[in-house]
Amino acid sequence: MIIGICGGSGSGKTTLLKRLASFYGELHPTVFSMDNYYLPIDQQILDENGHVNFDLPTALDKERLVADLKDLKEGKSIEVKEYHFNAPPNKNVLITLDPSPIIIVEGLFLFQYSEVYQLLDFSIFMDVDPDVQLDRRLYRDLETRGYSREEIMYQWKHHVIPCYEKYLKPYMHLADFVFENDQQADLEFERLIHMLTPKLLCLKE
Ligand SMILES: Nc1ncnc2c1ncn2[C@@H]1O[C@H](COP(=O)(O)OP(=O)(O)OP(=O)(O)O)[C@@H](O)[C@H]1O
Ligand SMILES: O=C(CO)[C@H](O)[C@H](O)COP(=O)(O)O
Repeated sequence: MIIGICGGSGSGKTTLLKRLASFYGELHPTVFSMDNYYLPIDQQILDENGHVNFDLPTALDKERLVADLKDLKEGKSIEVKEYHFNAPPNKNVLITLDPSPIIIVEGLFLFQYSEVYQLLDFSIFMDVDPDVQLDRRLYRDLETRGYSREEIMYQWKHHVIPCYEKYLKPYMHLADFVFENDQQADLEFERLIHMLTPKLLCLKE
């Protein structure tokens, strides 16, 4: 069974993925991020001011992602290069992911890539106030990516928000579960578990 977690930058996709993986730890879920499929920087599209736009569906190797998901679903192991922002390609570690009854994947375009969406057995969309998302992104990029506030705001205004409006929001209605990731996150998690667990128990039988 493939569970896909989609949502804007800083909406809490990775946090939910880890929480689900831990909750269903007994089933040893296979977990991974769509970010591992970012194409090399020299293949990225530049905007009108010469800045790379990482928020376009063309920024990732969609075909490879589809092929890998199909392989996992068929019970085959896959090899992926773990993505670390700004790390030179040769520094990205190659990891082997083994199949399991539950595969959990998170990423921006899981719904927009129709071939990926069709492979999902259960789909989740993280919904959060954009101001909260921006706060989280500011914190992440100032602390761990070394961007200036101006650079972060430029990306937010010119790439992140327009691409969210075009490539994510229109697909939100496709979700089996919309996760309101605000102060009520614990209650939402309980609601989600309530819906998911019966489906997962079928896999154990
Ligand atoms: N319900 C929540 N309440 C408070 N903070 C949260 C909540 N969910 C996630 N966060 C925090 O928000 C930040 C972004 O979350 P997370 O990394 O899961 O998002 P993401 O959608 O995977 O985006 P990114 O890829 O930018 O990390 C993290 O610092 C995380 O701890
Ligand atoms: O920063 C990026 C890639 O590294 C992109 O701008 C994208 O918005 C990131 O999305 P997420 O925060 O969900 O990884």
